[in-house]
Amino acid sequence: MDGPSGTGKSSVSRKLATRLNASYLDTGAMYRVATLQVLRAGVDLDDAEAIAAAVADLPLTIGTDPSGEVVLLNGEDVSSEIRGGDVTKAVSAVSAVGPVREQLVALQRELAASAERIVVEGRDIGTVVLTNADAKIYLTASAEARAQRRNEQNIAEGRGDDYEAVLADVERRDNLDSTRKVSPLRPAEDSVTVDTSELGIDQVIDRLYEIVFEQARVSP
Ligand SMILES: Nc1ncnc2c1ncn2[C@@H]1O[C@H](COP(=O)(O)OP(=O)(O)OP(=O)(O)O)[C@@H](O)[C@H]1O
Ligand SMILES: Nc1ccn([C@@H]2O[C@H](COP(=O)(O)O)[C@@H](O)[C@H]2O)c(=O)n1
Repeated sequence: MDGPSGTGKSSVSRKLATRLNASYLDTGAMYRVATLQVLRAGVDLDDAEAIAAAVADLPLTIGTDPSGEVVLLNGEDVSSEIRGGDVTKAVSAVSAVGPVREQLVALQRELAASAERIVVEGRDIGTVVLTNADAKIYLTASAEARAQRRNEQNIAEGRGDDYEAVLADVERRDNLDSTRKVSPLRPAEDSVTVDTSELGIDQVIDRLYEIVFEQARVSP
């Protein structure tokens, strides 16, 4: 499953995986951990070589159980820190660096290959990482709907209320992720696009469940 930020990929992938009795992989979390490592190393975000060097042999552990998030950097639980503003601002610069992507894509393929069934979400899963996936979905929604959802989430989690700033960040990240040279965000040619702007989470999951079985031609 691919799509821009805030379309609901993480929320619905996790629940879809549970319904499918499948594993779940959040590849965005992996790029966020790489970014935290870069920020902690104090590297200049315009220096692609230094970013690649800081991320080489990243000591990352990521879980694939949809019922709980495990994200460790060198054994430290960073699941909360990677969602913070500093990482979110910097992540598109780090994820645009080729060697960073090569390392993380290799790990994503390993994790997918070791699972019997898995829902993997990100930006380039259908186009690059798992081109032979049984089912490919491109989840989208208007920038306004996505910013509204993310702002509500921020309020609920005590991160403040600033719709305009959230909208600007959503649009900035969309632009960087879809215009980068390496593996830009775009729908795979053989994906089904689902616009979630007017759908509730449960409606989205029902629709995705149907699509998975239509595309994969397997039974539940
Ligand atoms: N269909 C929906 N209707 C209303 N709210 C939704 C819907 N889908 C997701 N949300 C809410 O929107 C917010 C963003 O969802 P989520 O984190 O799953 O998006 P995402 O695509 O994984 O974003 P990112 O790529 O930035 O991690 C969450 O608070 C989630 O509960
Ligand atoms: N397959 C992917 C997944 C993510 N990215 C980059 O990581 C950023 C954070 O992703 P979230 O899903 O956690 O918001 C995202 O903005 C991309 O820059 C990626 O490049 N490829």
